Amino acid sequence: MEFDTIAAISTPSGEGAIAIVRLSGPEAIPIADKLFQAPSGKKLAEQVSHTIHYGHLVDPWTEETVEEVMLSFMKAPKTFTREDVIEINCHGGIVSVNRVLALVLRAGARLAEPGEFTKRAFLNGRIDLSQAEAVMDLIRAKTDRAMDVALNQMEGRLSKLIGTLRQALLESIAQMEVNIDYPEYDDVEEMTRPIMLEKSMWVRSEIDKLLQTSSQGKILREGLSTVIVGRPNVGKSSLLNSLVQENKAIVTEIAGTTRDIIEEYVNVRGVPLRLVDTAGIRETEDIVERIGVERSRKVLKEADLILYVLNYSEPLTAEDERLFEAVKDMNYIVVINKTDLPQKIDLEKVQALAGSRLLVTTSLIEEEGIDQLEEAIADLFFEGEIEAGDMTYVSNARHISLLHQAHQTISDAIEAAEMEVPVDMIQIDVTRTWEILGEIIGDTADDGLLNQLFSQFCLGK
Ligand SMILES: Nc1nc2c(c(=O)[nH]1)N(C=O)[C@@H](CNc1ccc(C(=O)N[C@@H](CCC(=O)O)C(=O)O)cc1)CN2
Ligand SMILES: Nc1nc2c(ncn2[C@@H]2O[C@H](COP(=O)(O)OP(=O)(O)OP(=O)(O)O)[C@@H](O)[C@H]2O)c(=O)[nH]1
Ligand SMILES: [Mg+2]
Repeated sequence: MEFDTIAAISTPSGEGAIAIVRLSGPEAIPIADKLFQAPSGKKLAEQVSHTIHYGHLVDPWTEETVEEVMLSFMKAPKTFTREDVIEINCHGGIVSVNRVLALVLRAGARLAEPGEFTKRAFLNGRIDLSQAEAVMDLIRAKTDRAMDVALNQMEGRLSKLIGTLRQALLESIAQMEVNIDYPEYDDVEEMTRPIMLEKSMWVRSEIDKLLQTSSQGKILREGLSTVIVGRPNVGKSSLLNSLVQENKAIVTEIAGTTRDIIEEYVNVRGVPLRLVDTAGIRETEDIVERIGVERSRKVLKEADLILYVLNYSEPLTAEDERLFEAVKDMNYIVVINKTDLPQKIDLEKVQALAGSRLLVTTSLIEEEGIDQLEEAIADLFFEGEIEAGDMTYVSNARHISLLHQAHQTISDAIEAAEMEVPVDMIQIDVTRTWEILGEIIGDTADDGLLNQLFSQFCLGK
């Protein structure tokens, strides 16, 4: 496929040592040759591919020197996009890099859309859709483990597995085709059902395995949704601040300080937490606070993990006990805060209410107990856990949803085969499964989907 030539700044905006303007497409080399002057006077077109060159960018219209650069010269097809690629390494100032971009645009390149370089790598067949999505996940990864999951997917392990499943489905579709073409041979029909059933069951069990990794995978990618709850004034906002090591949430001695949900992203010993501070839960006449309390109850239901904060220096209240009831089927850790004050809470009673759940005591004012809490969170998360690097995790919501759909259609096929439904009917479900799995790797993706997915990328990627 032949495209136009695109250009973009591929490094973050702001001051830095070096910034890169990247070009890709059939005119990348002629455009660079229009602007670039090496001390030797040699044109890039005469150079060996995959070499880097020192020189100056000169505005061909004014003959003024624009920048001193290093220029990487990479001829297709062994490049990121499989097209000719030029990377101009300029000085990392905002003005410098924008000047260079303006110059290459004037010389004939078009400004790339977000994700367009990666989109070309996909359209030119270097990577499939799930690998392209992994490129974005890699950039957005906030923990080592999240990065390992993305890298694994980028290397194409998920793609390879999906390919194998689709191959098995294709073989069973072919077998059914023979059956449909030669209905007069009964023995063909006899062979077809067991082959089709065996392959479909295998595909379904592999989809099951992948889906089992999805909740962990999704957490690694999006963070464990962790909600801090408790009565007003127990120290919920203080806990958020301690965990993020910054004063993000307002802390005061006034009960009912937090009125709205506050969200922060933290990395606790390799576990990504999407930490949510809530308004203290209590019956209240204050209308604003009441809305806050309602919201707290709502986010509570969607939490992967709850940090339930109690006050060490006050007796348990009916409100506290009600909250124990509200979280009883959820994953939670009890944090008993303010241990620097005299004890009023009945710890045995708390333990009885919490059952087998972990209790951690803290004094957030004196910065005590945070380590133990972090350890408890990490233990809970890594319990019975597997190394992210060695496994194929499904972490992307789009993939998870498609796998659920594929699971449904292949189950329909299996059920139909067991019920002696005519083979051509079963074939419809098997074919549909093959198509759905194809959407994961972008084999059967339409333009709208592609545009939507790639537009979520960073500019210059
Ligand atoms: N300067 C720079 N650094 C970068 C990138 C880049 O585009 N430019 N990358 C951008 O993300 C990443 C590296 N990713 C890349 C992936 C594939 C190919 C590539 O040329 N693949 C060819 C040839 C491989 C080979 O030589 O064997 C291919 O797969 O056909 C290049 C970069 C990270 N660092
Ligand atoms: N003595 C003592 N005071 C603490 C401790 N942790 C927090 N506090 C104080 O308790 C008060 C309430 O803390 P917050 O973090 O605002 O409590 P909250 O649970 O977010 O309160 P609401 O947002 O009103 O529900 C503040 O004055 C804190 O400084 C602690 O470990 N010991
Ligand atoms: Mg608060």
